[in-house]
Amino acid sequence: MDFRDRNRRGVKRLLAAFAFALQGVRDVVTHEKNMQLHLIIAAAVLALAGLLRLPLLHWVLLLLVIAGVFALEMMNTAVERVVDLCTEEFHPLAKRAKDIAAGAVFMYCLFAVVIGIILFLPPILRLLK
Ligand SMILES: Nc1ncnc2c1ncn2[C@@H]1O[C@H](COP(=O)(O)OP(=O)(O)OP(=O)(O)O)[C@@H](O)[C@H]1O
Repeated sequence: MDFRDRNRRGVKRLLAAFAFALQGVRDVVTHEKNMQLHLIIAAAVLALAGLLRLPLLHWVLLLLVIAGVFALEMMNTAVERVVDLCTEEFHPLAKRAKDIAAGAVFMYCLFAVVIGIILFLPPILRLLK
C-alpha cells in the first residue's frame, strides 16, 4: 500500500489506516525500551488483579489506566520523532517539546500508581489479615 495514494475510499481506506496504525504499534513495541517496560508492568498488574480476583469495575479502571499509559507513551515517542526530524541541533524549543511530552507520561504514571494503590491495597491487606 502506498502512503501517497489519497484516492482510497471506503473499506480499503479504513483497512489501510488500520494497517498503518498497527505499524506504529509494532514500531514502539520493538524499538522503545520505555514501552517494553510499560508492557511488562501492565502484564504484572493484570496478573495480580487476577490473583486477587478484583471486581469487574476495578478491572475496567485498570484497563483504562493501562490504555492511557500506552497511548501517552506512543504520543511522547511521536513528539520525540517529529522533534528529531525538525532539528538535529540543540534547540531550547526542541528540549521544551520533548521534556513536556515526557512530563505528560510521568504525570499520568504518577496518578496510575496512586490508582493502583487505591485498588490493590485493600485486597492485599485483607489477604494478610
Ligand atoms: N534537539 C534537541 N535540542 C535540545 N534538547 C534536546 C534535543 N534532543 C533532545 N534533547 C533533550 O535532551 C535530553 C535527552 O534527550 P534524548 O534525545 O536522549 O532522549 P529522548 O529523545 O527524550 O528519548 P529517547 O531516548 O527515547 O529518544 C532531554 O531533556 C531532551 O529534551
